[in-house]
Amino acid sequence: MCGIVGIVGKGNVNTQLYDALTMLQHRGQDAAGIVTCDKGRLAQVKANGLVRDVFRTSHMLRLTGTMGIGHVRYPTAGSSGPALAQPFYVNSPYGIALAHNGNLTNADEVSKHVFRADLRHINTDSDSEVLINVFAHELHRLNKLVPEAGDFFTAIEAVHERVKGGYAVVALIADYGVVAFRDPFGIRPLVYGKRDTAHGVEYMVASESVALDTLGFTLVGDVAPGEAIYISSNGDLQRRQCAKNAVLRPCIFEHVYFARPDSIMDGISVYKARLRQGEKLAEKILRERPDHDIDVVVPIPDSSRVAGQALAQTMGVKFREGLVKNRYIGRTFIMPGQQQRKKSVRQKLNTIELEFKGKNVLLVDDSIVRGTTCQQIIQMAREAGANKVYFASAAPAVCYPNVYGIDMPSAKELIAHGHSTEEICKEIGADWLIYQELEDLVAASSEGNPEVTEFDCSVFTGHYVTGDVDELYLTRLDAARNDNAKAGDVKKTVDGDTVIGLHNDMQELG
Ligand SMILES: O=P(O)(O)OC[C@H]1O[C@H](OP(=O)(O)OP(=O)(O)O)[C@H](O)[C@@H]1O
Ligand SMILES: NC(=O)CC[C@H](N)C(=O)O
Ligand SMILES: [Mg+2]
Repeated sequence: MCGIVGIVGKGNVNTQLYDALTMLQHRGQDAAGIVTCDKGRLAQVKANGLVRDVFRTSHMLRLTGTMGIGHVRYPTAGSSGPALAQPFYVNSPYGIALAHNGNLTNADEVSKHVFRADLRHINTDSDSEVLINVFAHELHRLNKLVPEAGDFFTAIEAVHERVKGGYAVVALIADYGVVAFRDPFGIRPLVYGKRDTAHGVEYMVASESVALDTLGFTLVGDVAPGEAIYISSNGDLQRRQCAKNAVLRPCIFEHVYFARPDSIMDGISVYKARLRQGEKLAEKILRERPDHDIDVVVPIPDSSRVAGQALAQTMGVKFREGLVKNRYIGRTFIMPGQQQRKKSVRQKLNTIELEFKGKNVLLVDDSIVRGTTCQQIIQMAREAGANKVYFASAAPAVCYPNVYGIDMPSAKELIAHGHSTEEICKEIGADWLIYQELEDLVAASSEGNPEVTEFDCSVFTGHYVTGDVDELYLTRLDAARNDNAKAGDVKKTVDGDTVIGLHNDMQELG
Protein backbone atom coordinates (compact mmCIF):
# COMPACT_ATOMS: atom_id res chain seq x y z
CA MET A 1 0.00 0.00 0.00
CA CYS A 2 1.77 3.10 -1.09
CA GLY A 3 0.69 6.71 -0.96
CA ILE A 4 0.64 8.91 -4.05
CA VAL A 5 0.04 12.59 -4.62
CA GLY A 6 0.10 15.04 -7.52
CA ILE A 7 -0.37 18.82 -7.46
CA VAL A 8 -0.76 21.41 -10.17
CA GLY A 9 -0.55 24.77 -8.45
CA LYS A 10 0.09 28.42 -9.04
CA GLY A 11 3.29 28.70 -7.00
CA ASN A 12 6.00 26.26 -5.95
CA VAL A 13 4.40 22.99 -4.88
CA ASN A 14 7.41 21.37 -3.18
CA THR A 15 6.43 21.98 0.45
CA GLN A 16 2.85 21.03 -0.27
CA LEU A 17 3.96 17.71 -1.77
CA TYR A 18 6.10 17.17 1.31
CA ASP A 19 3.19 17.90 3.64
CA ALA A 20 0.88 15.64 1.63
CA LEU A 21 3.37 12.78 1.80
CA THR A 22 3.61 13.26 5.55
CA MET A 23 -0.16 12.84 5.71
CA LEU A 24 0.15 9.63 3.68
CA GLN A 25 3.11 8.24 5.64
CA HIS A 26 0.96 5.49 7.18
CA ARG A 27 0.67 3.95 3.67
CA GLY A 28 4.39 3.37 3.22
CA GLN A 29 7.42 3.72 5.46
CA ASP A 30 10.16 2.30 3.26
CA ALA A 31 11.00 5.05 0.78
CA ALA A 32 9.77 8.45 -0.28
CA GLY A 33 10.21 10.58 -3.36
CA ILE A 34 9.17 13.82 -5.05
CA VAL A 35 9.54 14.98 -8.65
CA THR A 36 8.69 18.55 -9.65
CA CYS A 37 8.71 20.32 -12.98
CA ASP A 38 10.04 23.84 -13.46
CA LYS A 39 9.95 25.32 -16.99
CA GLY A 40 10.22 21.89 -18.56
CA ARG A 41 13.00 20.65 -16.25
CA LEU A 42 12.28 17.79 -13.88
CA ALA A 43 13.92 17.71 -10.43
CA GLN A 44 13.87 14.60 -8.31
CA VAL A 45 14.72 13.52 -4.77
CA LYS A 46 13.99 9.98 -3.59
CA ALA A 47 15.55 7.59 -1.11
CA ASN A 48 14.78 4.97 1.50
CA GLY A 49 13.36 6.27 4.75
CA LEU A 50 10.48 8.22 6.20
CA VAL A 51 9.44 11.48 4.58
CA ARG A 52 11.00 13.52 7.38
CA ASP A 53 14.35 11.72 6.91
CA VAL A 54 14.53 11.72 3.12
CA PHE A 55 14.03 15.41 2.36
CA ARG A 56 16.32 18.15 3.62
CA THR A 57 15.98 21.89 3.17
CA SER A 58 18.64 21.81 0.47
CA HIS A 59 16.55 19.27 -1.46
CA MET A 60 13.42 21.34 -1.14
CA LEU A 61 15.25 24.35 -2.57
CA ARG A 62 16.06 22.29 -5.67
CA LEU A 63 12.54 20.90 -6.05
CA THR A 64 11.10 23.98 -7.68
CA GLY A 65 8.12 24.27 -10.00
CA THR A 66 4.37 24.67 -10.00
CA MET A 67 3.56 21.02 -10.56
CA GLY A 68 4.85 17.78 -9.14
CA ILE A 69 4.13 14.32 -7.83
CA GLY A 70 5.18 12.34 -4.76
CA HIS A 71 5.22 8.80 -3.40
CA VAL A 72 5.68 6.91 -0.15
CA ARG A 73 6.55 3.27 -0.70
CA TYR A 74 5.57 0.01 0.95
CA PRO A 75 7.16 -2.56 -1.36
CA THR A 76 5.05 -5.28 -2.92
CA ALA A 77 7.25 -6.08 -5.91
CA GLY A 78 11.02 -6.36 -6.17
CA SER A 79 13.36 -5.39 -3.36
CA SER A 80 13.05 -2.54 -0.91
CA GLY A 81 16.30 -1.00 -2.18
CA PRO A 82 16.74 2.64 -3.23
CA ALA A 83 16.62 1.80 -6.93
CA LEU A 84 12.95 0.94 -6.55
CA ALA A 85 11.98 4.12 -4.72
CA GLN A 86 9.42 6.11 -6.67
CA PRO A 87 8.56 8.16 -8.71
CA PHE A 88 10.13 6.41 -11.71
CA TYR A 89 11.35 8.46 -14.66
CA VAL A 90 11.67 7.91 -18.41
CA ASN A 91 12.99 10.58 -20.73
CA SER A 92 10.95 9.62 -23.77
CA PRO A 93 8.46 10.84 -24.80
CA TYR A 94 8.38 14.33 -23.30
CA GLY A 95 9.95 13.35 -19.93
CA ILE A 96 7.60 11.41 -17.69
CA ALA A 97 7.73 10.68 -13.94
CA LEU A 98 5.23 8.22 -12.51
CA ALA A 99 4.18 7.05 -9.04
CA HIS A 100 2.04 3.98 -8.45
CA ASN A 101 0.03 2.48 -5.62
CA GLY A 102 -0.92 -1.14 -6.14
CA ASN A 103 0.46 -4.20 -7.80
CA LEU A 104 0.31 -5.51 -11.35
CA THR A 105 -0.59 -9.19 -11.56
CA ASN A 106 0.84 -9.63 -15.06
CA ALA A 107 4.03 -7.60 -14.57
CA ASP A 108 6.38 -10.45 -15.59
CA GLU A 109 4.73 -11.11 -18.89
CA VAL A 110 4.25 -7.42 -19.71
CA SER A 111 7.88 -6.76 -18.78
CA LYS A 112 9.04 -9.32 -21.36
CA HIS A 113 6.78 -7.80 -23.97
CA VAL A 114 8.03 -4.29 -23.17
CA PHE A 115 11.55 -5.50 -23.87
CA ARG A 116 10.91 -7.70 -26.91
CA ALA A 117 8.20 -5.78 -28.73
CA ASP A 118 8.48 -2.22 -27.44
CA LEU A 119 12.31 -2.33 -27.31
CA ARG A 120 12.38 -0.69 -23.89
CA HIS A 121 14.77 -1.56 -21.08
CA ILE A 122 13.49 -2.30 -17.58
CA ASN A 123 16.23 -1.88 -14.99
CA THR A 124 14.60 -3.21 -11.80
CA ASP A 125 12.08 -5.80 -10.58
CA SER A 126 9.53 -3.09 -9.90
CA ASP A 127 6.12 -3.53 -11.51
CA SER A 128 5.82 0.25 -11.39
CA GLU A 129 8.78 0.55 -13.75
CA VAL A 130 6.93 -1.76 -16.13
CA LEU A 131 3.85 0.42 -15.84
CA ILE A 132 5.66 3.68 -16.67
CA ASN A 133 7.24 2.04 -19.72
CA VAL A 134 3.91 0.76 -21.01
CA PHE A 135 2.40 4.23 -20.59
CA ALA A 136 5.41 5.88 -22.24
CA HIS A 137 5.37 3.43 -25.15
CA GLU A 138 1.65 3.92 -25.78
CA LEU A 139 2.12 7.69 -25.72
CA HIS A 140 5.13 7.47 -28.01
CA ARG A 141 3.15 5.49 -30.57
CA LEU A 142 0.84 8.47 -31.08
CA ASN A 143 3.85 10.33 -32.42
CA LYS A 144 2.75 13.80 -31.38
CA LEU A 145 5.28 16.55 -30.84
CA VAL A 146 2.68 18.52 -28.91
CA PRO A 147 0.32 16.10 -27.10
CA GLU A 148 -3.18 17.05 -26.01
CA ALA A 149 -5.39 15.71 -23.23
CA GLY A 150 -6.99 13.25 -25.64
CA ASP A 151 -3.58 11.74 -26.40
CA PHE A 152 -2.91 11.01 -22.74
CA PHE A 153 -6.33 9.43 -22.46
CA THR A 154 -5.74 7.30 -25.57
CA ALA A 155 -2.47 6.07 -24.10
CA ILE A 156 -4.18 5.23 -20.81
CA GLU A 157 -6.86 3.27 -22.68
CA ALA A 158 -4.06 1.16 -24.11
CA VAL A 159 -2.47 0.78 -20.66
CA HIS A 160 -5.73 -0.68 -19.35
CA GLU A 161 -5.71 -3.17 -22.22
CA ARG A 162 -2.19 -4.32 -21.40
CA VAL A 163 -1.83 -4.41 -17.63
CA LYS A 164 -3.86 -6.20 -14.98
CA GLY A 165 -4.07 -5.82 -11.23
CA GLY A 166 -4.48 -2.94 -8.82
CA TYR A 167 -3.15 0.47 -9.79
CA ALA A 168 -3.79 4.03 -8.80
CA VAL A 169 -1.32 6.20 -10.66
CA VAL A 170 -0.12 9.80 -10.91
CA ALA A 171 2.23 10.85 -13.69
CA LEU A 172 3.94 14.15 -14.40
CA ILE A 173 4.51 14.99 -18.05
CA ALA A 174 7.26 17.58 -18.29
CA ASP A 175 5.84 20.96 -19.27
CA TYR A 176 2.35 19.57 -19.96
CA GLY A 177 0.69 18.57 -16.70
CA VAL A 178 -0.31 15.77 -14.37
CA VAL A 179 -2.40 12.74 -15.30
CA ALA A 180 -3.98 10.40 -12.78
CA PHE A 181 -5.81 7.14 -13.36
CA ARG A 182 -7.26 4.20 -11.50
CA ASP A 183 -7.57 0.55 -12.53
CA PRO A 184 -10.89 -0.63 -14.00
CA PHE A 185 -12.01 -2.07 -10.63
CA GLY A 186 -10.88 0.94 -8.61
CA ILE A 187 -9.11 -1.45 -6.25
CA ARG A 188 -6.75 1.17 -4.90
CA PRO A 189 -8.15 4.54 -3.81
CA LEU A 190 -7.62 7.88 -5.57
CA VAL A 191 -9.35 11.19 -4.88
CA TYR A 192 -8.95 14.71 -6.16
CA GLY A 193 -9.74 18.16 -4.90
CA LYS A 194 -9.32 21.83 -5.68
CA ARG A 195 -8.40 25.07 -4.00
CA ASP A 196 -9.22 28.59 -5.13
CA THR A 197 -6.39 31.08 -4.90
CA ALA A 198 -5.97 34.68 -5.99
CA HIS A 199 -4.02 33.36 -9.00
CA GLY A 200 -6.57 30.74 -10.04
CA VAL A 201 -7.65 27.19 -9.20
CA GLU A 202 -5.12 24.64 -7.97
CA TYR A 203 -5.71 20.89 -8.16
CA MET A 204 -4.47 17.97 -6.16
CA VAL A 205 -4.86 14.18 -6.53
CA ALA A 206 -4.01 11.86 -3.66
CA SER A 207 -4.51 8.36 -2.31
CA GLU A 208 -6.53 9.68 0.61
CA SER A 209 -8.63 12.76 1.29
CA VAL A 210 -6.70 13.55 4.51
CA ALA A 211 -3.92 14.87 2.32
CA LEU A 212 -6.37 17.30 0.70
CA ASP A 213 -7.96 18.40 3.98
CA THR A 214 -4.76 19.40 5.67
CA LEU A 215 -3.59 21.43 2.70
CA GLY A 216 -6.84 23.32 2.41
CA PHE A 217 -8.07 21.58 -0.77
CA THR A 218 -11.76 20.73 -1.02
CA LEU A 219 -12.54 17.14 -1.94
CA VAL A 220 -14.24 17.10 -5.35
CA GLY A 221 -14.59 13.32 -5.55
CA ASP A 222 -12.98 10.05 -6.45
CA VAL A 223 -11.27 9.23 -9.68
CA ALA A 224 -13.76 6.61 -10.91
CA PRO A 225 -12.58 3.08 -11.72
CA GLY A 226 -10.99 3.13 -15.16
CA GLU A 227 -11.23 6.91 -15.32
CA ALA A 228 -8.34 9.25 -16.01
CA ILE A 229 -8.02 12.93 -15.22
CA TYR A 230 -5.61 15.35 -16.79
CA ILE A 231 -4.70 18.67 -15.24
CA SER A 232 -2.71 20.82 -17.64
CA SER A 233 0.10 23.01 -16.37
CA ASN A 234 -2.15 26.07 -16.64
CA GLY A 235 -4.80 24.43 -14.47
CA ASP A 236 -7.44 23.04 -16.86
CA LEU A 237 -8.91 19.75 -15.69
CA GLN A 238 -10.34 17.17 -18.08
CA ARG A 239 -11.58 13.65 -17.39
CA ARG A 240 -12.42 10.59 -19.46
CA GLN A 241 -13.48 7.02 -18.87
CA CYS A 242 -10.62 5.03 -20.38
CA ALA A 243 -11.54 1.42 -19.56
CA LYS A 244 -14.14 -0.93 -20.96
CA ASN A 245 -16.51 -2.49 -18.43
CA ALA A 246 -15.19 -0.53 -15.46
CA VAL A 247 -16.90 -1.48 -12.22
CA LEU A 248 -16.07 -0.38 -8.68
CA ARG A 249 -14.66 -3.09 -6.38
CA PRO A 250 -12.49 -1.20 -3.91
CA CYS A 251 -10.21 -3.03 -1.50
CA ILE A 252 -12.09 -3.46 1.77
CA PHE A 253 -8.83 -3.82 3.70
CA GLU A 254 -8.41 -0.04 3.28
CA HIS A 255 -11.43 0.38 5.57
CA VAL A 256 -10.17 -2.27 7.98
CA TYR A 257 -6.57 -1.16 8.40
CA PHE A 258 -4.78 0.87 5.76
CA ALA A 259 -6.57 4.16 5.47
CA ARG A 260 -6.64 6.85 8.10
CA PRO A 261 -10.03 7.04 9.80
CA ASP A 262 -10.41 10.69 8.80
CA SER A 263 -10.33 9.79 5.10
CA ILE A 264 -13.31 9.46 2.81
CA MET A 265 -12.91 6.98 -0.04
CA ASP A 266 -15.49 6.19 -2.69
CA GLY A 267 -17.92 8.29 -0.69
CA ILE A 268 -17.43 6.14 2.44
CA SER A 269 -16.16 7.65 5.67
CA VAL A 270 -13.51 5.25 6.95
CA TYR A 271 -14.25 6.40 10.50
CA LYS A 272 -17.92 5.57 10.24
CA ALA A 273 -17.21 2.23 8.55
CA ARG A 274 -15.01 1.34 11.52
CA LEU A 275 -17.71 2.44 13.99
CA ARG A 276 -20.17 0.14 12.23
CA GLN A 277 -17.62 -2.70 12.26
CA GLY A 278 -17.47 -2.35 16.05
CA GLU A 279 -21.24 -2.26 16.41
CA LYS A 280 -21.76 -5.32 14.23
CA LEU A 281 -19.06 -7.28 16.01
CA ALA A 282 -20.63 -6.37 19.37
CA GLU A 283 -23.98 -7.69 18.17
CA LYS A 284 -22.34 -10.97 17.16
CA ILE A 285 -20.66 -11.25 20.58
CA LEU A 286 -23.97 -10.61 22.32
CA ARG A 287 -25.64 -13.24 20.14
CA GLU A 288 -22.98 -15.84 20.82
CA ARG A 289 -22.36 -15.03 24.47
CA PRO A 290 -25.43 -13.36 25.94
CA ASP A 291 -24.12 -14.17 29.43
CA HIS A 292 -20.57 -12.99 28.84
CA ASP A 293 -18.35 -12.02 31.76
CA ILE A 294 -16.30 -9.31 29.99
CA ASP A 295 -15.28 -6.54 32.42
CA VAL A 296 -13.47 -4.24 30.05
CA VAL A 297 -12.82 -3.71 26.33
CA VAL A 298 -9.25 -2.71 25.42
CA PRO A 299 -8.37 -1.74 21.82
CA ILE A 300 -4.95 -2.47 20.35
CA PRO A 301 -3.68 0.92 19.19
CA ASP A 302 -3.78 2.42 16.72
CA SER A 303 -6.07 1.10 14.05
CA SER A 304 -8.67 -0.69 16.18
CA ARG A 305 -9.51 2.19 18.48
CA VAL A 306 -12.56 3.38 16.57
CA ALA A 307 -14.11 -0.08 16.22
CA GLY A 308 -13.18 -0.94 19.80
CA GLN A 309 -14.96 2.09 21.19
CA ALA A 310 -18.15 1.40 19.23
CA LEU A 311 -18.01 -2.25 20.23
CA ALA A 312 -17.77 -1.43 23.94
CA GLN A 313 -20.56 1.10 23.73
CA THR A 314 -22.89 -1.30 21.91
CA MET A 315 -22.15 -4.02 24.45
CA GLY A 316 -22.54 -1.64 27.36
CA VAL A 317 -19.10 -2.62 28.69
CA LYS A 318 -16.38 -0.30 29.99
CA PHE A 319 -13.87 0.90 27.34
CA ARG A 320 -10.35 1.50 28.54
CA GLU A 321 -7.11 2.44 26.77
CA GLY A 322 -5.09 -0.22 28.57
CA LEU A 323 -2.31 -0.22 25.98
CA VAL A 324 -0.22 2.85 25.33
CA LYS A 325 1.51 3.34 22.05
CA ASN A 326 4.97 4.82 21.60
CA ARG A 327 4.27 7.44 18.98
CA TYR A 328 7.78 7.23 17.53
CA ILE A 329 7.45 3.63 16.36
CA GLY A 330 5.78 3.22 12.99
CA ARG A 331 3.26 0.66 11.82
CA THR A 332 4.35 -2.89 12.52
CA PHE A 333 2.48 -4.79 9.86
CA ILE A 334 4.05 -2.91 6.96
CA MET A 335 7.60 -3.53 8.15
CA PRO A 336 9.60 -5.75 5.81
CA GLY A 337 10.68 -8.72 7.97
CA GLN A 338 9.11 -10.86 10.68
CA GLN A 339 11.99 -10.25 13.14
CA GLN A 340 11.55 -6.51 12.82
CA ARG A 341 7.77 -6.79 13.17
CA LYS A 342 8.04 -8.93 16.32
CA LYS A 343 10.49 -6.63 18.01
CA SER A 344 8.54 -3.53 17.17
CA VAL A 345 5.25 -4.72 18.75
CA ARG A 346 6.90 -4.81 22.18
CA GLN A 347 8.67 -1.50 21.63
CA LYS A 348 5.48 0.08 20.41
CA LEU A 349 2.90 -1.01 22.96
CA ASN A 350 2.95 -1.13 26.74
CA THR A 351 0.25 -2.14 29.22
CA ILE A 352 -1.32 -0.04 31.95
CA GLU A 353 -1.39 -2.79 34.53
CA LEU A 354 -4.35 -1.58 36.55
CA GLU A 355 -6.64 -1.96 33.53
CA PHE A 356 -5.80 -5.67 33.32
CA LYS A 357 -5.22 -6.89 36.88
CA GLY A 358 -7.85 -9.43 37.92
CA LYS A 359 -10.15 -8.52 35.02
CA ASN A 360 -11.72 -10.41 32.15
CA VAL A 361 -10.45 -8.38 29.24
CA LEU A 362 -11.70 -8.32 25.66
CA LEU A 363 -8.86 -7.17 23.42
CA VAL A 364 -10.02 -5.77 20.08
CA ASP A 365 -7.92 -5.45 16.96
CA ASP A 366 -8.87 -4.47 13.43
CA SER A 367 -7.47 -7.70 12.00
CA ILE A 368 -5.21 -10.65 12.67
CA VAL A 369 -2.81 -11.26 9.80
CA ARG A 370 0.36 -13.10 10.77
CA GLY A 371 -0.64 -13.09 14.44
CA THR A 372 2.50 -11.17 15.43
CA THR A 373 0.62 -8.48 17.32
CA CYS A 374 -2.08 -10.48 19.08
CA GLN A 375 0.23 -13.23 20.32
CA GLN A 376 2.45 -10.74 22.07
CA ILE A 377 -0.35 -8.55 23.39
CA ILE A 378 -2.22 -11.51 24.87
CA GLN A 379 0.98 -12.53 26.63
CA MET A 380 1.45 -8.97 27.90
CA ALA A 381 -2.15 -8.86 29.13
CA ARG A 382 -1.54 -12.04 31.12
CA GLU A 383 1.71 -10.68 32.51
CA ALA A 384 -0.23 -7.59 33.60
CA GLY A 385 -2.46 -9.89 35.67
CA ALA A 386 -5.56 -10.32 33.49
CA ASN A 387 -7.91 -13.04 34.66
CA LYS A 388 -9.31 -14.04 31.25
CA VAL A 389 -8.07 -12.71 27.90
CA TYR A 390 -10.62 -12.75 25.08
CA PHE A 391 -9.83 -11.51 21.59
CA ALA A 392 -12.08 -9.96 18.92
CA SER A 393 -11.12 -9.13 15.35
CA ALA A 394 -13.10 -6.44 13.53
CA ALA A 395 -12.30 -8.21 10.26
CA PRO A 396 -12.96 -11.84 9.35
CA ALA A 397 -10.08 -14.33 9.32
CA VAL A 398 -7.38 -13.32 6.83
CA CYS A 399 -6.76 -16.59 4.98
CA TYR A 400 -5.49 -15.70 1.50
CA PRO A 401 -2.64 -13.70 -0.01
CA ASN A 402 -3.15 -10.20 -1.34
CA VAL A 403 -2.02 -9.50 -4.89
CA TYR A 404 -3.13 -5.91 -5.34
CA GLY A 405 -0.66 -3.88 -3.30
CA ILE A 406 -0.66 -5.31 0.22
CA ASP A 407 2.43 -7.32 1.03
CA MET A 408 0.75 -10.53 2.16
CA PRO A 409 2.17 -12.82 -0.52
CA SER A 410 2.38 -16.11 1.31
CA ALA A 411 -0.63 -18.05 2.56
CA LYS A 412 1.65 -20.06 4.84
CA GLU A 413 2.54 -16.91 6.79
CA LEU A 414 -1.10 -16.12 7.54
CA ILE A 415 -2.04 -17.51 10.91
CA ALA A 416 -5.60 -18.28 9.80
CA HIS A 417 -4.74 -20.05 6.56
CA GLY A 418 -6.12 -23.59 6.75
CA HIS A 419 -6.98 -23.30 10.44
CA SER A 420 -10.23 -23.20 12.37
CA THR A 421 -11.06 -20.39 14.79
CA GLU A 422 -10.46 -22.80 17.70
CA GLU A 423 -6.99 -23.67 16.39
CA ILE A 424 -6.10 -19.99 15.93
CA CYS A 425 -7.41 -19.19 19.40
CA LYS A 426 -5.09 -21.83 20.84
CA GLU A 427 -2.16 -20.64 18.76
CA ILE A 428 -2.47 -17.03 19.89
CA GLY A 429 -3.05 -18.08 23.50
CA ALA A 430 -6.48 -16.48 23.98
CA ASP A 431 -9.30 -17.82 26.16
CA TRP A 432 -11.81 -17.11 23.40
CA LEU A 433 -11.56 -15.68 19.90
CA ILE A 434 -14.26 -14.15 17.77
CA TYR A 435 -14.09 -12.84 14.20
CA GLN A 436 -16.36 -10.45 12.33
CA GLU A 437 -18.65 -12.06 9.72
CA LEU A 438 -17.72 -11.11 6.14
CA GLU A 439 -21.25 -9.97 5.34
CA ASP A 440 -21.17 -7.67 8.38
CA LEU A 441 -17.83 -6.20 7.32
CA VAL A 442 -19.17 -5.55 3.83
CA ALA A 443 -22.35 -4.03 5.26
CA ALA A 444 -20.29 -1.79 7.56
CA SER A 445 -18.62 -0.28 4.51
CA SER A 446 -21.55 -0.39 2.11
CA GLU A 447 -23.90 1.38 4.52
CA GLY A 448 -21.61 4.39 4.09
CA ASN A 449 -22.47 4.55 0.39
CA PRO A 450 -25.22 2.20 -0.78
CA GLU A 451 -23.96 2.58 -4.36
CA VAL A 452 -20.89 0.56 -3.41
CA THR A 453 -22.19 -2.93 -2.84
CA GLU A 454 -19.21 -5.09 -3.70
CA PHE A 455 -15.59 -4.92 -2.64
CA ASP A 456 -12.36 -6.74 -3.27
CA CYS A 457 -12.45 -9.09 -0.27
CA SER A 458 -9.81 -11.48 -1.62
CA VAL A 459 -7.83 -11.78 1.62
CA PHE A 460 -10.95 -13.21 3.24
CA THR A 461 -12.39 -15.23 0.36
CA GLY A 462 -9.55 -16.10 -2.04
CA HIS A 463 -11.68 -14.63 -4.86
CA TYR A 464 -9.65 -12.12 -6.88
CA VAL A 465 -11.75 -9.54 -8.71
CA THR A 466 -9.47 -9.21 -11.74
CA GLY A 467 -10.09 -12.87 -12.57
CA ASP A 468 -6.52 -13.60 -13.67
CA VAL A 469 -5.02 -14.87 -10.42
CA ASP A 470 -4.54 -18.64 -10.37
CA GLU A 471 -2.67 -21.19 -8.24
CA LEU A 472 0.44 -20.91 -10.38
CA TYR A 473 0.58 -17.15 -9.89
CA LEU A 474 0.12 -17.51 -6.14
CA THR A 475 2.82 -20.20 -5.92
CA ARG A 476 5.28 -17.97 -7.77
CA LEU A 477 4.37 -14.96 -5.66
CA ASP A 478 4.90 -16.95 -2.49
CA ALA A 479 8.30 -18.19 -3.65
CA ALA A 480 9.42 -14.70 -4.67
CA ARG A 481 8.16 -12.73 -1.70
CA ASN A 482 7.77 -14.85 1.42
CA ASP A 483 9.69 -13.59 4.45
CA ASN A 484 12.70 -15.86 3.82
CA ALA A 485 12.97 -14.74 0.21
CA LYS A 486 12.80 -11.11 1.30
CA ALA A 487 15.44 -11.67 3.99
CA GLY A 488 17.69 -12.85 1.13
CA ASP A 489 16.98 -9.63 -0.76
CA VAL A 490 17.92 -7.52 2.26
CA LYS A 491 21.17 -9.47 2.64
CA LYS A 492 21.93 -8.88 -1.04
CA THR A 493 21.36 -5.16 -0.53
CA VAL A 494 23.69 -5.13 2.45
CA ASP A 495 26.33 -7.09 0.54
CA GLY A 496 26.08 -4.62 -2.28
CA ASP A 497 24.89 -7.24 -4.74
CA THR A 498 21.81 -5.35 -5.81
CA VAL A 499 20.58 -3.19 -8.65
CA ILE A 500 21.89 0.36 -8.37
CA GLY A 501 19.34 2.96 -9.37
CA LEU A 502 20.31 4.90 -12.43
CA HIS A 503 18.69 8.07 -11.25
CA ASN A 504 19.58 7.71 -7.63
CA ASP A 505 23.34 7.69 -7.47
CA MET A 506 23.58 10.91 -5.47
CA GLN A 507 21.34 9.45 -2.81
CA GLU A 508 23.31 6.24 -2.59
CA LEU A 509 26.59 8.03 -2.28
CA GLY A 510 25.04 10.10 0.52
O1 LIG B 1 -1.46 -10.09 12.94
P1 LIG B 1 -0.39 -9.12 12.53
O2 LIG B 1 0.49 -9.69 11.48
O3 LIG B 1 0.36 -8.59 13.71
O4 LIG B 1 -1.11 -7.90 11.78
C1 LIG B 1 -2.22 -7.23 12.30
C2 LIG B 1 -1.82 -6.04 13.13
O5 LIG B 1 -0.97 -5.15 12.36
C3 LIG B 1 -1.60 -3.88 12.26
O6 LIG B 1 -1.09 -2.99 13.23
P2 LIG B 1 0.13 -1.97 12.97
O7 LIG B 1 1.02 -2.01 14.14
O8 LIG B 1 0.75 -2.25 11.65
O9 LIG B 1 -0.50 -0.54 12.78
P3 LIG B 1 -1.50 0.34 13.67
O10 LIG B 1 -0.67 1.07 14.68
O11 LIG B 1 -2.12 1.26 12.67
O12 LIG B 1 -2.52 -0.52 14.32
C4 LIG B 1 -3.05 -4.14 12.53
O13 LIG B 1 -3.68 -2.99 13.05
C5 LIG B 1 -3.00 -5.24 13.56
O14 LIG B 1 -2.77 -4.70 14.85
N1 LIG C 1 2.25 -1.02 -1.99
C1 LIG C 1 2.33 -0.49 -3.18
O1 LIG C 1 1.43 0.18 -3.65
C2 LIG C 1 3.59 -0.84 -3.95
C3 LIG C 1 3.75 -0.26 -5.33
C4 LIG C 1 4.72 -1.08 -6.18
N2 LIG C 1 4.16 -2.38 -6.47
C5 LIG C 1 6.06 -1.21 -5.46
O2 LIG C 1 6.37 -2.27 -4.93
O3 LIG C 1 6.78 -0.24 -5.40
MG1 LIG D 1 -2.56 -2.52 14.84
